[in-house]
This record gives sequence, C-alpha cells and structure tokens, in this order.
Amino acid sequence: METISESRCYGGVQGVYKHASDATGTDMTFGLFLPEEAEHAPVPVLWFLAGLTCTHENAMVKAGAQVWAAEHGIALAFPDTSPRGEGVANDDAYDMGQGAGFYVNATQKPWAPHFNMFDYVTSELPKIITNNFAVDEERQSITGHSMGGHGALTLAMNVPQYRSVSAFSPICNPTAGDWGRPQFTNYLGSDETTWERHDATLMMRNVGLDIPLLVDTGANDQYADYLMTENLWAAVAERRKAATLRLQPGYDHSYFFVSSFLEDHVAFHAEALYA
Ligand SMILES: N[C@@H](CCC(=O)N[C@@H](CS)C(=O)NCC(=O)O)C(=O)O
Repeated sequence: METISESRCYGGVQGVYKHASDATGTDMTFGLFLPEEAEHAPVPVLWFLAGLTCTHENAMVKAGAQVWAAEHGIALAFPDTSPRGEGVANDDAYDMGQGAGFYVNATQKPWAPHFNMFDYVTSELPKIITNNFAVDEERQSITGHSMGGHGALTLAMNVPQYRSVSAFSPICNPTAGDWGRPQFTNYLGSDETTWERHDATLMMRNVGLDIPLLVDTGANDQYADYLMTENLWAAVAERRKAATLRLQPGYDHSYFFVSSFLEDHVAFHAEALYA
C-alpha cells in the first residue's frame, strides 16, 4: 500500500492511500480519516460511498464529515466509485463506466473483469483497512450520497456486517429508472432477477432490514425523478420498518445539502457503533 498523503485534521489524520486490488484488478485509491482516539485503540468506522462522477475525493473534501467523526471518535472510509485506468472499460456517458460502478459485481463484457465494486467495498477494502490501521472490524456502519446512497442501502441489505445505515438522496428504486436500468443492463445483463438484490425498494419489500435506518433527501432535489424516494418510503411502510425518512425543504442534490445534515448522520451512526 502506498501513502499518497497524510494531513492532520481535527486532531486526527486525513490520509489518502493507493493499493493493488484483487477485486478490481486495478490500483485503487481511498481516503481514510482516523480520529485521535485511533492512536490508542481501534475505533469504529463509517463508510461513505459517493455518487456518480465522484472519486474517493468528493465526499472527503466536500461533506465536512471529519469534524463530526472526530467528535464521536469514528473513522471515515471514502472508497472510489469504480475501477479506473486505460485498460478499464468506460463510456462517454457520465453515469456509466468509470465513476459509475453502482456497487455491483459486473457479469457482462466488457465490464466484468474490473467492475466488482460490491466485493471491493464489502470485503476487500474492509480487510485492507482493518489490517493496516487502528480500525475495529466488528464496528462498521455505512452511508452514502445518491448512487452511493443506493450503494449504502443495498450493501447493508445484502451483507450483515453493518450496525446502521443511512443515505443522502439515495437512488431508491434503480430497476425502475434511468439511474439504474441502463447500468444494470450493461453490468448485469438482461435477466432482471439478477438486479433485484441491488434495488433498495425491492430488497426492503422482499427481504427487509434489521438495523437502524435514516434517509434524508432534499425536497428540491433536481434528480427526484431518478431517485424515486417515494417508492422506498412505501416499501418501508409496507414492511412496518422503524426508520427515519426525511424530506428536507428547499434542499437540492448537492454536497451543500449533504454537509447540512452530516452531523445528524454521524450522531445516528455513533449511537449504533458505541451501543
Ligand atoms: N449531471 C451531473 C450528475 C452528476 C452528479 O450530480 N453527481 C453527484 C452525485 S449523483 C455528485 O456528487 N457530483 C460531484 C460533486 O458534487 O462533487 C453531472 O453531469 O455531473
């Protein structure tokens, strides 16, 4: 693993690291914030999955999460949103290919060899982080924005390793919309049954979720038609799931919205991580 940078931040350290990934078959870059407490003992970690067009850097520099993570003694992990590089498949569209991995393991050509973000985020990167830093494997929670909100919700519904899940303006029902259908067709193929486990609304309806759930979406989100927030809320209600689902008046899809409510999300996760 290569250290790209390490900077003192709210008494802890904001680092950026690069490593060779088995899951993606490429080099991958990630950000990791460690609070001061990590100097003495392993700390819990909150994963932050970013959205379309993002790298590991967007949430790391724009969400303002470190101040709240430092307050609660929680590490923050910022993975990239896809494999990258010259030998990696791509597409001219901003919402397909590099920067748009959708947190699935692609089964179709030309994506299949590298686009394995589900395995990378749920399995490989947690091991790398817990083996190399003072981070407690037993205490992980997950959040994300937009495509990363979709990732946070669906990963939490597929693997049992998270104590709580939250999302900012998540893509809630990707199998029904344009942020989902084209990408799942490309990455997973035309058999839509293989898409279901990557759709938070369908998973909520069919499988449910046992951990605490918090979702915030801007009432003025310019991508509301892609997100289909109402479908997830209906599924939560059908399931009688205890959850906090909020529409924030006046807010749009940007990181100004994310940063405005990040304090609440970190506090929500801290309650689960320190229970
Ligand atoms: N139409 C936009 C869609 C992409 C977008 O809004 N991405 C969001 C997540 S879905 C984002 O986080 N962008 C990067 C940023 O704000 O730093 C574009 O073409 O860039």
